[in-house]
Amino acid sequence: MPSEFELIARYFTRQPGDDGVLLGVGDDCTLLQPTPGYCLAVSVDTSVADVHFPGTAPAYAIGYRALAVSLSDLAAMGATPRWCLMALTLPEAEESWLAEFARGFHALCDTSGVTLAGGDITCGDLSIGVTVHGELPPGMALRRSGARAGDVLAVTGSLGGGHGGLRAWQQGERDLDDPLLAAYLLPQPRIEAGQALRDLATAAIDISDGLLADLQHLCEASGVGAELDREALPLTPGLVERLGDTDALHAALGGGDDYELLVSLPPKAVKEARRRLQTLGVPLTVIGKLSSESGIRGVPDSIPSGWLHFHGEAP
Ligand SMILES: Nc1ncnc2c1ncn2[C@@H]1O[C@H](COP(=O)(O)OP(=O)(O)OP(=O)(O)O)[C@@H](O)[C@H]1O
Ligand SMILES: Cc1ncc(C[n+]2csc(CCOP(=O)(O)O)c2C)c(N)n1
Ligand SMILES: [Mg+2]
Repeated sequence: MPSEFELIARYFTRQPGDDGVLLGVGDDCTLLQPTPGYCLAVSVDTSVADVHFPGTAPAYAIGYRALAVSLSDLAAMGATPRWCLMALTLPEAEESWLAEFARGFHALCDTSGVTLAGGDITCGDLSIGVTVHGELPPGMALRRSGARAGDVLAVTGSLGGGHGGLRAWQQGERDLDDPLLAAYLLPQPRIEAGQALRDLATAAIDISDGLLADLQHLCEASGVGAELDREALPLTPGLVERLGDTDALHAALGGGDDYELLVSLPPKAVKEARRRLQTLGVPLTVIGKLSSESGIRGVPDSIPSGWLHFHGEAP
């Protein structure tokens, strides 16, 4: 049985690069060199087996997803990802599982320009905490609090696929080529989209808890209300066929697990925002508008608003 130090050396240590890591894996702390004059954006997310992902999911997807959900928070602020730390708790040191887990994690590190600069390994029930560090020019962060009455609401990508994929998994689907299962287990954090919208959007949030729940956070932070256009919601292709009309709408509004960005934009900025995201291959759909009247209108009251830990709420 390999020791934790052997595991770190084998799976979580990579060649030093020109990445601002002054001291990486191997000492009590990691030393990082941020770009002079830039602001650091830092966030942590924990992924727990059978809470956030099925414990028996492919190890590649578990590694990939654990980083993706943290990067989604950097995307929501418009930050450029630089570094991450991983706190890994494992029931056993099974090498074939770890090799696949590390392959998934490093694959997303490579495509998102992130260096794994340190972490922690312990033995226990499977969970992965990933801290990410990104950079922003001062004053450029996209916050939840900047939305104004009169702004339009827009969302990247499509809605409901994450929850549709969870349901598909529960019904026995195991093929990661299934678009719904991929949306759930291999979500694509909207990093470039967040950066592209930095000087256009007035506010942004990622909608991991569900569109309604996270819209509520944005509205409360900005002191506005929202009118949603239910017909405009971009449901993930195949969702209605899998879940039926009612559950598909519930999945899109309250299912969660969609790592898309919800943004507010002045109406005159929509065209340019669409153009920029189109060059990235990311659709941007206007789904409503903001007003000074508090509350969220345009959707049935009966819809569960989103995931709550300690309640386990889902449609
Ligand atoms: N244990 C904690 N100690 C201090 N601050 C916390 C703690 N847990 C959460 N927060 C803060 O509360 C706010 C909301 O946290 P939450 O984890 O819901 O973030 P989120 O971005 O809304 O969700 P997600 O990470 O799923 O995107 C964040 O600013 C976070 O930093
Ligand atoms: C196996 C399994 N069961 C249920 C869910 C649904 N779920 C769990 S946590 C969460 C919100 C985001 O979490 P957090 O707020 O901690 O970032 C959602 C929608 C899932 N993903 N996997
Ligand atoms: Mg978030």
